[in-house]
Amino acid sequence: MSDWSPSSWRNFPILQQPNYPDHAHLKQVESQLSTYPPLVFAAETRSLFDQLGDVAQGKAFLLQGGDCAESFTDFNAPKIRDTFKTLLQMAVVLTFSGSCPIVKVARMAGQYAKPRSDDMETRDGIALPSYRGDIVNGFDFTESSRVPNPEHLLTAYHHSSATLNLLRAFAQGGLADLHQVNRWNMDFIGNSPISEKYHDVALQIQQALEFMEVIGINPDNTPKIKETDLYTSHEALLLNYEEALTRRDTLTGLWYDCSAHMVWIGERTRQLDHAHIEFFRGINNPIGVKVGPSMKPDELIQLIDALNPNNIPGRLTLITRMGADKLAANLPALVKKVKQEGRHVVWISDPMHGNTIKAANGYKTRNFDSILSEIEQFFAVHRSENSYAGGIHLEMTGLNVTECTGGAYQISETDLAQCYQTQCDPRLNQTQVLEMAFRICDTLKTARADYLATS
Ligand SMILES: O=C[C@H](O)[C@H](O)COP(=O)(O)O
Ligand SMILES: C=C(OP(=O)(O)O)C(=O)O
Ligand SMILES: [Mn+2]
Repeated sequence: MSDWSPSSWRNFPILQQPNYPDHAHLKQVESQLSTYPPLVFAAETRSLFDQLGDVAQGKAFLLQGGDCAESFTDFNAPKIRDTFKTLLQMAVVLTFSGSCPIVKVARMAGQYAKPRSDDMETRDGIALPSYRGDIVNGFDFTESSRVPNPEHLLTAYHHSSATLNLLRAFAQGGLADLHQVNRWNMDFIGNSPISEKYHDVALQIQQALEFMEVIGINPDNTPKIKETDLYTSHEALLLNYEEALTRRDTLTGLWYDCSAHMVWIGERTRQLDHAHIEFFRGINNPIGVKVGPSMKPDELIQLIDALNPNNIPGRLTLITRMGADKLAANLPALVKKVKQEGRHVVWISDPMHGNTIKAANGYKTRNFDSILSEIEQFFAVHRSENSYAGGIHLEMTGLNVTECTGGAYQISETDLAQCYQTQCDPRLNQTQVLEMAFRICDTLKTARADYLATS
């Protein structure tokens, strides 16, 4: 790779980085981090790459989800467990409706850095640096908390490591047993106002599991039933952190960013001649890029060629985040162009970031129906372009927060105050996100059947 090194991004313009007052301190932390063990192993990253290759070819579906911003204070086992369980519950429903493997990638164990619309936040006439995620500064609105502090990079590393450790234990240690996961879904439907139709889906899954048991397929002879693969991902925004965790794999000699299995570039930092593209082009992880409504077809091809010059399926995931009201005007031309030019990408929908609004009472929120509408339009566009709708990317939690409006419990703007906990963007709560999985069953089933029939 020409002139690339883990630090070559430093020669390019870069946006959305903190202004650290103490540079010597930052340097010392960076060199300390660069001696720490990697968080993930390159071979695991290659397995995810292969599975995303299957998604690119219409053989699997990607489910990516988790907090907008993980937090150091809200850091405990029940929270990690409940989000893990919710992702698995969704995956079972989607596996059944899509009749295909679901590749599960958590926005967890490293999702700590946030790009912001404004550098400063003003309250009651006092202006302080915006909160940029716990890896940078504190959420409290005080001068000392908002100063970017390099020590947070080390704390983020340790929190990521502990989160990943628990996720691995849950994935391999019995909590992922399919029978159990579907039992949670049956309980969920039993206790919720969502329709009978979803009860039928969960019942059919239960019957399929019972059938497998009768013919002798059980967790003892088929470990796949009680284990799962769950990968981690985050927006690799702070390149000094990512550089410090970028290592040369001893088996292949290739460079991997070992802070997570998959990393992505945000909508605000994907400029072709800027630092993030430079850094990402040299790492060998599967990577993502957010694609918003301002993207033009030619620019998208240039971006794809910069990041995936060898056109390898699974290397690049395009995460579209248009907004329900802008998708129809912007997505079709992009999908058409990528198809025409023969580029292999995974297309997934982030239906959250284009649908953020401010409620009348000041809360940043998103409405369940707008989110669902963006997902449905995403599927419809891919179907009409004979392209594969490969997955969804959600900001969600296993907790029952009140941050997004709507859903079966009809959360209103007034209800948002009851349990609004996010430190950045509003997340679908456990009930809303499971309902979303059930609501897209038919869409996914039809989309996959159509795609397989025509490709
Ligand atoms: O998660 C994404 C961004 O960090 C977030 O949407 C920016 O929000 P802001 O407009 O409140 O800065
Ligand atoms: C910052 C985010 O999104 P985007 O880059 O799409 O705005 C995010 O995923 O939290
Ligand atoms: Mn967000």
